[in-house]
Formats: sequence, C-alpha cells, structure tokens
Amino acid sequence: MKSKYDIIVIGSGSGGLGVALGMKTFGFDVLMVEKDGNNIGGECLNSGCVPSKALIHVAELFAKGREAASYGLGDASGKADLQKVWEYVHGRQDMIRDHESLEYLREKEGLDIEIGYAKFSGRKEIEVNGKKFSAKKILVATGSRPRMINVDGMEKVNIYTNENLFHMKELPENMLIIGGGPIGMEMGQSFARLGSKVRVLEKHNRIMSKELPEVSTIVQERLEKDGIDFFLEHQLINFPEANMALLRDKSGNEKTIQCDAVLVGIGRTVSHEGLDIEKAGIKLKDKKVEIDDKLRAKDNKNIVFAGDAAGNVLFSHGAELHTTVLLTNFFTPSPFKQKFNLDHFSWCTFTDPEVCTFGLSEDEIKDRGISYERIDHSFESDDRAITSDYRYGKLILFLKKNWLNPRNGKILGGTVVAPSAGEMAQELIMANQQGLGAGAIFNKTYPYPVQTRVHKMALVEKFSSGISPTIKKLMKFLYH
Ligand SMILES: Cc1cc2nc3c(=O)[nH]c(=O)nc-3n(C[C@H](O)[C@H](O)[C@H](O)COP(=O)(O)OP(=O)(O)OC[C@H]3O[C@@H](n4cnc5c(N)ncnc54)[C@H](O)[C@@H]3O)c2cc1C
Ligand SMILES: NC(=O)c1ccc[n+]([C@@H]2O[C@H](COP(=O)([O-])OP(=O)(O)OC[C@H]3O[C@@H](n4cnc5c(N)ncnc54)[C@H](O)[C@@H]3O)[C@@H](O)[C@H]2O)c1
Repeated sequence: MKSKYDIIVIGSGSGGLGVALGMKTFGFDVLMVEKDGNNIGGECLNSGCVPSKALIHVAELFAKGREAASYGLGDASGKADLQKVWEYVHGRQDMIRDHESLEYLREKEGLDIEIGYAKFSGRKEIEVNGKKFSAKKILVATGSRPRMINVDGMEKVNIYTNENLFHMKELPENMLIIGGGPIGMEMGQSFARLGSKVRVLEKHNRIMSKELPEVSTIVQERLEKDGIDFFLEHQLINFPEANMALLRDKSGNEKTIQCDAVLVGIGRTVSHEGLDIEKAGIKLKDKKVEIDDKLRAKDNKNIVFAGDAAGNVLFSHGAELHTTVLLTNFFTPSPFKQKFNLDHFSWCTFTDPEVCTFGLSEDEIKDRGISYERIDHSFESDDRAITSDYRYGKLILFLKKNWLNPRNGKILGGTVVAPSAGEMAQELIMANQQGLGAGAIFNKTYPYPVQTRVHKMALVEKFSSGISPTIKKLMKFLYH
C-alpha cells in the first residue's frame, strides 16, 4: 500500500463506495478506509435499506397469505418463525455482498482498502493504524448514528435500533415502536404482519410528518388495518418494570403498556467529532463541519462530504446524488461547478401502501412565489384500484400555471400513495427532472389498466372540467 493517493475516502457505505469506485474507474489511485471490516457496504447493506426491504418482502407474503385465506385458500393463521425470516434476509444481504465485500472490492475493483479508524493528522493527511496517508482530496463519508432515547429503566427492556434489529432472537409478543417516521412505520408494519402486537408512540400529532397531512392519515388507517395501535402526541416517561413502558399524553394522562421489544426510530445524529478534523484546519460548529453548496468544508475545500455525513439528506440515493455532484465538480473549473440542490429529489417509504414524494413541496413552491395548481386525485373510481383493491390510494400533483396552454404546466412535485407507488411515480419524477409539462402524461396512451394510467385520469378530470363555454362553442363550430 502506498502513502500518497489521488483521493482518500473515509467510510465504505453508499457515499464512500460511489466516489471511490467512480474515481477508480476514471483511473485514479484511491484509498478507502473503513473502521469495521464487517461493515463494508455501510448501513444500507448491513443494517438499513437491504435487510429492511427483504424483511418487508417476507412480511408482505404473510399479509397476502392471510388475505388469500379469506377467499378460501385455507387456514393462514400463525406467526413467523423469526430465525427462518432472518435466513432469508441475511441470505439476500450475502448475495449483494458477492459484489460488495472486502475481497471483491480489493481484487475485482482494485481498490486499496485499509481497515481501521481514520483520523485527520493534517490538511491533506489522515492517520490509520499508526500509518499516515495523504491525498489531494479527502472524502468524509462516515454516515450517521441512530438517535437514542434517554429515560429511566432502559436496562429493564430489550431496546433495538436498526443496528441490532435484524438479529433479534425471537418474534416479540408486544413491540413498542418509538417514532412514527419511515424506520418505525416500515418495520412496525412488518413486525405486525409477522405476528407481533405493535404499538407506535409518536410525539407529533401525526405519523410521517415529512409528508402531507392527508398522506399521514391514509397510511395510518392502512397500518391500523394491520392491527397497529397509535399513541400520537404521547411521550415516553420511563420503563417502570421489566417489559413495561409508561406513556403520557398531552393532557397528562398516563398509561402503561406491555413491550418485550422496543424499537427506537427517532431520527439520526450526524456528527464530525472524533475525526480530529481540526487538524485539517476545519472548525466544528455544534459538532459539525460547515459545508458549502458544493459539498466542501468551508475552511478547507479539499475536504469533501458525501452520504449522511454531508448532513443535508439521509438516503442511499442522496449519497448517489452527492457522488454525482462531487465527481462532476472534481473536473470542472470553479465558475462552472455544480451546486448541490434537492429540487428534483425523491424518496419512497416502503410501507404498504408505499408513499413516494418528489420535487418541490407545496411550501417550497409558495416560498418561491411560483403560481401553481394543485391536483388532489382519489383512486376511488380508478379501474385498476378497484380490481386490485387500493381505492384508498391518492395522487397529489403540483403543476406550474401555464397561462397559454393550461394542460401543459410543468410538473413541480407531488406524492403518490398506493401499492408500488415508488415504481408508479417514476414517470412523474422523470417529467419533473426533465422539465416536462403535464402534456407528457396527458397525451400518453397507457396500456389498460396499468396502475400509472391514473396519472392521466387525474389530469383529464382536472382539465375536462375546466373547458370554458367559449372553447365549447368553438368546438361545436369546428365539428364536422
Ligand atoms: C432501517 C433503515 C432503512 C433504510 N432504508 C432506506 C431506503 O430504503 N432507501 C434509502 O435511500 N435509504 C434508506 N436508509 C438510509 C440509508 O441507509 C443511509 O442514508 C445510507 O446508508 C447512508 O450511507 P453513508 O455512506 O452516508 O453512511 P454509512 O452507510 O453509515 O457508511 C459510513 C461508513 O463509515 C464507516 N466509518 C465511520 N467513521 C469512520 C472512521 N473514522 N474511519 C473509518 N470508517 C469510518 C462506518 O463504519 C460505515 O461503514 C435506511 C436507513 C435505515 C436505518
Ligand atoms: N424508505 C426509505 O428511504 C427509508 C427508510 C427508513 C429510513 N430512512 C432514512 O432514515 C432516516 C431516519 O429515519 P427515522 O424514522 O429514524 O427518522 P425520522 O426523523 O424520519 O422520523 C422520526 C420520527 O420520530 C419522532 N420522534 C422523535 N423523537 C421522538 C420521541 N422522543 N418520542 C416519540 N417520537 C419521537 C419524530 O417526530 C418523527 O416522526 C429517515 O429520515 C430517512 O432519511 C429512509
């Protein structure tokens, strides 16, 4: 291993891998440092996206089995054998490790990888395992950590975060989820479907508060059908005895609930402490580095950030977007460097129904003073939603007002709530990213009855009701 590289990457997760492999492909010398040799691939592969999505898949089979039983398939009662579930989940992680392991990255991708905890020792230098390495640029892609509760009696209950959840020994009888965000809702629904009694405690007055309120309502109603109980605007007071939690509502009423497992999903902590980053000439503010809009440390532009460590977006594909910006900017003269922005970003929460949100939110549109129209389309009378039983679904779209051609306003953002919403929304996301107008959807002929046809129906409903008497008269005149 050398001591000088073109770039050093700290962390082997979505952020680190993207930049390391990109730079290696371009022919540069790359050193990747990972503190934990068993955590190559980072959170996404080891304790995040991959195990959670594999678990959701198995849990969905349980839900579908039960649903099928009500049409005469036979008895589909019972609970999951959690060890068998983990066999599937861990087996799928191993499949991905085939192309994301230490050996693979070293031998097939030709990356130099040092296993050990990296700390800065100079402006362009780090120290790992007592060895010093320097590079023109150093990428910090050290991820984030789960935020933790801090109440009395935590030693009396089994507490899980995403870091140990996927190794739980037995399916809990009673599971308490703290936090109604994507981790809590995806995992809560899965455990409910596998056979646990799930209760969710959320401090706000609704779950999934990063989504629109009507979206929270639909998802909560669907999760209640899976048997989940919600304690909104509640606070965890303590664990007074083994497997027991004491909650308090906003009026001060208290209640104890059973919990042989507690999953904490109350957000993440991003901190750059412990990296000795001050030795690179960088000051910490509230334990974090100040980063500019090109993902560089303000105090030292050769120290760059990707993934959760950048602190602006906490998704695997957020890390992918960081990678694109960084790799572009490494080779672009200063005045033309790309700024990182989330105007066309999207995300999907993989509950059933899925929720996929993209582009600008309604508040952002208002803040920017853009004239827009909002479309709220229920799936109640959509043919595919009727045949496949998701009439509760919803599409919300924000279109830029187009005074000349009202049907062709640009798609600024929106949300789809439905089974497979993440797949459905892809055409809307494409239109949004490419700056296309709604006409791209309106004028499309969809194979009947694909799920996405509802996008066109929403526009037809919106614009057919808006045909003015003058246009109608003109049409009568032209008709022959
Ligand atoms: C349960 C769950 C489900 C999720 N589902 C999704 C999803 O469906 N879709 C999605 O887009 N996102 C999802 N996410 C978010 C996603 O997992 C993260 O945003 C993403 O993995 C972050 O990648 P990263 O590279 O920034 O950090 P990480 O993957 O955490 O990588 C950081 C790496 O740096 C190493 N490291 C830290 N400090 C040092 C040091 N000093 N020296 C050397 N190495 C160091 C760590 O060991 C780690 O391997 C989910 C998260 C969770 C918890
Ligand atoms: N499908 C996906 O892409 C996916 C899935 C899981 C996680 N993630 C990523 O991981 C991040 C972390 O997820 P998360 O669900 O932990 O965080 P989150 O911040 O999105 O949600 C946390 C929830 O916990 C609540 N909360 C906070 N403190 C609380 C307390 N003391 N008591 C009760 N409720 C409390 C908050 O009000 C919020 O609703 C997400 O923001 C997302 O970026 C993505």
